[in-house]
Amino acid sequence: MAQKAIVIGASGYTGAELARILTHHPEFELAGLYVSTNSADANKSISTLYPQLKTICDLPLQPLPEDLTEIAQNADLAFFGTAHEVSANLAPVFLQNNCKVFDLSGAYRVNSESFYQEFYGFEHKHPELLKQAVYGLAEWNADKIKTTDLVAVAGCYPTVSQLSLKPLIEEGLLDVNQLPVINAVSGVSGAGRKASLTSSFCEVSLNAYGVFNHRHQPEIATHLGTDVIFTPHLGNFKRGILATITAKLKAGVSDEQIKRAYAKYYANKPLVRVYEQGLPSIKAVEFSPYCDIGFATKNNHIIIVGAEDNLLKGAAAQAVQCANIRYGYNEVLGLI
Ligand SMILES: NC(=O)C1=CN([C@@H]2O[C@H](COP(=O)(O)OP(=O)(O)OC[C@H]3O[C@@H](n4cnc5c(N)ncnc54)[C@H](OP(=O)(O)O)[C@@H]3O)[C@@H](O)[C@H]2O)C=CC1
Ligand SMILES: CC(=O)N[C@@H](CCC(=O)OP(=O)(O)O)C(=O)O
Repeated sequence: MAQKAIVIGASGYTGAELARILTHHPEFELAGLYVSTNSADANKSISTLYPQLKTICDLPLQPLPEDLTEIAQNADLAFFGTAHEVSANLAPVFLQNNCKVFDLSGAYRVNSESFYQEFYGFEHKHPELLKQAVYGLAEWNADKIKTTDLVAVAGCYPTVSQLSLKPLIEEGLLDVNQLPVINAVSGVSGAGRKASLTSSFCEVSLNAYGVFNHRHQPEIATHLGTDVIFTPHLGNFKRGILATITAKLKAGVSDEQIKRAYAKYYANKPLVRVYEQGLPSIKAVEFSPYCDIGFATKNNHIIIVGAEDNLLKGAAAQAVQCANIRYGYNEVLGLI
């Protein structure tokens, strides 16, 4: 029997991607779409907001009631495409009612109470769940994902950054005395659907932001186990992230060793495509669940270029990939 999946925050960009993926998923049945209690979109069909879903998914966006018990009891798994603090407060009632949680926000990604005050600006009300949450970087944490009921899906920039760097760090190929430098450009959908001045059409250009203080720097450094310099940029396109990462190699490391390192970790990982030649672009990954990686070396330095669709491998597709892993399905089920 199909597992009943619901999406909370379904009117948002990642929520709509989840609705689309789950509609086609052969094992998960999309059993409900939810928005906030007083949402301006309450009771509208999702396809009135996203016409590309017309006839594919026309389910209504139901406002959440105050008591979530019944919704939690009737679902096997819930995806949260909600803001960090909203997700932090939603998780307990779902877990208490035996509903598995796949949270796309940052609410459970780092096991440290003070981290949330410092980088997210709110006090975490459920620190006990931080210990229980598993970081949903699917290619690296499958064993732990298989046994948890709370997956904190990795962030968009952290996913492409870590997938690019981790094999080289694990194999000891980098000279970590020189911090890896990650420069990444994101499309505007990374900021979510809600209108804001910085994401409005006439304001968007190409600019760095969050310099030395973006919350994804500590997320990347924590899970990578090494410090990094991370600078995000906002570009004038809708979706996709391109990360250009510069790092120093240990003396004598060859291209062959680097290729072997990537092959060791990703040869059997269908959603990470490592290029034999050339470098990826956003064009190669937009609207797809892949993270593409290419590299070039010179004078003991490596430049790695990683690309993903922020709404898919950086969010909704990786969330479903984690759910597939949790239920023991092929990790790409419903994704490619
Ligand atoms: N956009 C991206 O590229 C990525 C986003 N993420 C994370 O995923 C989460 C969702 O992002 P995104 O889809 O961009 O966000 P959006 O702003 O596009 O959507 C947010 C959704 O949450 C709903 N919502 C707001 N308040 C509540 C509430 N109290 N209870 C239930 N639903 C609520 C909104 O609907 P309404 O206000 O009408 O209720 C809307 O459906 C965020 O935590 C984000 O950080 C992660 C990786 C990538
Ligand atoms: C372009 C843009 O604004 N991007 C967002 C990151 C995307 C996101 O939602 O962050 P998580 O992956 O942590 O959930 C930002 O910089 O805050």
